[in-house]
Amino acid sequence: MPLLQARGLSRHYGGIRALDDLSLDIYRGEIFALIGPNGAGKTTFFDILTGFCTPDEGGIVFDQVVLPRGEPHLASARGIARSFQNIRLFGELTALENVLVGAHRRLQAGAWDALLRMRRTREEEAGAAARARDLLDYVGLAAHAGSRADALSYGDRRRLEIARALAAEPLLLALDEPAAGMNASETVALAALIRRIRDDGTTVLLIEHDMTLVMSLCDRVAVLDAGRKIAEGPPAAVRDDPAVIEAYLGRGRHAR
Ligand SMILES: Nc1ncnc2c1ncn2[C@@H]1O[C@H](COP(=O)(O)OP(=O)(O)OP(=O)(O)O)[C@@H](O)[C@H]1O
Repeated sequence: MPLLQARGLSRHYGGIRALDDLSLDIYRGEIFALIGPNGAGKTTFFDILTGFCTPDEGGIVFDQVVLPRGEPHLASARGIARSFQNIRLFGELTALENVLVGAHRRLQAGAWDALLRMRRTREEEAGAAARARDLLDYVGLAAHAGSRADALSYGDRRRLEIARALAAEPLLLALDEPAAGMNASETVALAALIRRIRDDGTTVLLIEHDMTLVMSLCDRVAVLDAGRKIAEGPPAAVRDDPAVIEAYLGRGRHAR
């Protein structure tokens, strides 16, 4: 059974069909990419998946449970973590603190415990801080634990976003254009990190415009155009699909 089953998702904005009857499956342990020209509906799918947007029709079954619509905290509680196209970090907080914010969902001690500084809370806080340091190390930012997020390089901020998302220990990590703005060597390092995340047991979904990265990294790809899925399969097959070539090039649009 797939980890994620999207069925018949549609979303309109006025006369625009941002998503039009989209169905797709994502299996455990794969790196799945959603690609397509600008305005194809990729971010709308991410927003529906993570509860930031409600579909007009259709729904998503995730880990055998129907996802509640329009409830970001519930999507996160069910095991979906995301990064954003425009990086969303707390710039004035340190890298470590940003990861701790991401770990919030994992902290079990209640408000009273926190207020009374009971032992369990202190133990959880210490555990969370140790885990946050491990995650910074995992994404290659151990040396920057105490640096303010807004002082980090662009590539490092993108890696910090991934560490923060991983802190929630998701079943599915959804990355919205993780390589955007990265140089070639940062992109190579990112690909290695994403592969490692998958190999360590987290399923990865990404929206990506960098076709070299998609072709080298992903197990399966779905292509959207004007809200509809026009192709799905292994990267090489999708790349050679005439409908995909037409969507990217036929109307004067170009893959970045
Ligand atoms: N909040 C909104 N209000 C009005 N129209 C919207 C809104 N969000 C998305 N759209 C429209 O829906 C369509 C799909 O947008 P979406 O952002 O999902 O595409 P995308 O594939 O992620 O594009 P890009 O690659 O440029 O990020 C576009 O035509 C967009 O203008």
